[in-house]
Amino acid sequence: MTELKVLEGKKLTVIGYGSQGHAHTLNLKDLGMDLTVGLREGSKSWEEAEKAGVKVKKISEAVKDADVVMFLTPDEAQPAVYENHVKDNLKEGAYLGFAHGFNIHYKKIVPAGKVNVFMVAPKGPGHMVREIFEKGHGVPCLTAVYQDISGDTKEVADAWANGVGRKVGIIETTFKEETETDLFGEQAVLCGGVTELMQAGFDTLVEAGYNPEVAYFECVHEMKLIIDMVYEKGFAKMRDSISNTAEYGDYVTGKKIITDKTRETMKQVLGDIQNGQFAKEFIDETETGYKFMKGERSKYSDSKIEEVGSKMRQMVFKGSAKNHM
Ligand SMILES: NC(=O)C1=CN([C@@H]2O[C@H](COP(=O)(O)OP(=O)(O)OC[C@H]3O[C@@H](n4cnc5c(N)ncnc54)[C@H](OP(=O)(O)O)[C@@H]3O)[C@@H](O)[C@H]2O)C=CC1
Ligand SMILES: CC[C@](O)(C(C)=O)C(=O)O
Ligand SMILES: [Mg+2]
Ligand SMILES: [Mg+2]
Repeated sequence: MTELKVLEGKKLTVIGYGSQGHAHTLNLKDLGMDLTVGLREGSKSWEEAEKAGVKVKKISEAVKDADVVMFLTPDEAQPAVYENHVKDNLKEGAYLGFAHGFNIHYKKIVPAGKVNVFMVAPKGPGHMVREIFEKGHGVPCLTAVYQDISGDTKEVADAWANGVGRKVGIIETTFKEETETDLFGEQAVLCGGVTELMQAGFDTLVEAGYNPEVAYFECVHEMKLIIDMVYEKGFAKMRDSISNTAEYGDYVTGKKIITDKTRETMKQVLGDIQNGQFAKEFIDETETGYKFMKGERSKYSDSKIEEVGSKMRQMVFKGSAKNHM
């Protein structure tokens, strides 16, 4: 893969071996790159990385002498990790990479002037970035350059993206655009929007007295099959495959569910992302020890929809439920 040449002979470090960290590391390793992972000593991910045959060092040691450092700890952990282990160990002219622009865009990390700063943001969850790569395909990536003192930071970002995403496609963006669109997408559509939609559909059917297993298949399980068609062929082909009855109901009812009020709310959500209010609220939440998030997690893990889903997955996957994590 000629596009990877710019990384050859460079010392590559990935900080973190979680969802994105394991995917970037293993995909590039499979392509022959020499990587070191920087982690906290004695952690679970240290053990996992070593088991996968990856070189592991303490973060400060892994950053020292590295030419390219990809920063893949959770966003909220990055400022302290940068301050305590990264900043003073980055060599002059090193390339510091991110998979999301949060800390640079909201100025929670102000990188030293002596380093290059870039982003490679795969447009997919880390476990899928790895699984799709292993099947010989790739996930597209957004790339951006924030600081370019060496004059070739774009080439480094493109090479990293081509490796992690197997050259399926790169779109150039900015830290601002990636940060704001990524936060909006995950909150309003991909995660928050979709799960609330499925939950509301499930609850409506169950409250009306229908069998929860039927409700689950209708409002959750079949979502993947419909979305797979949109993913592979677009809205029109999906609508071509469903019945005319479904297509008519789609046009008529979709707009009753996603109303002008919903679109207005989407604009407000985007506004709070743009003006930094969401970032502030998220950081405040992490400082409480994730009080609200822990409550939500336990509420959902004890919910009817998850209980029924677990049973349905046992049936569909014959006791060997798919588990990416
Ligand atoms: N998750 C995803 O699919 C996507 C994530 N991103 C971005 O990628 C970045 C990484 O996110 P993600 O992969 O979800 O992160 P994870 O939560 O999966 O990262 C976990 C890894 O970070 C380490 N880590 C956690 N806290 C600390 C700390 N305080 N000090 C040192 N190491 C720590 C963990 O080590 P330990 O075992 O020691 O806890 C573990 O190796 C973020 O910027 C995110 O926005 C972008 C696209 C998609
Ligand atoms: C959709 C959530 C995401 O933005 C992602 C997997 O792309 C994330 O932050 O995890
Ligand atoms: Mg994303
Ligand atoms: Mg995101």
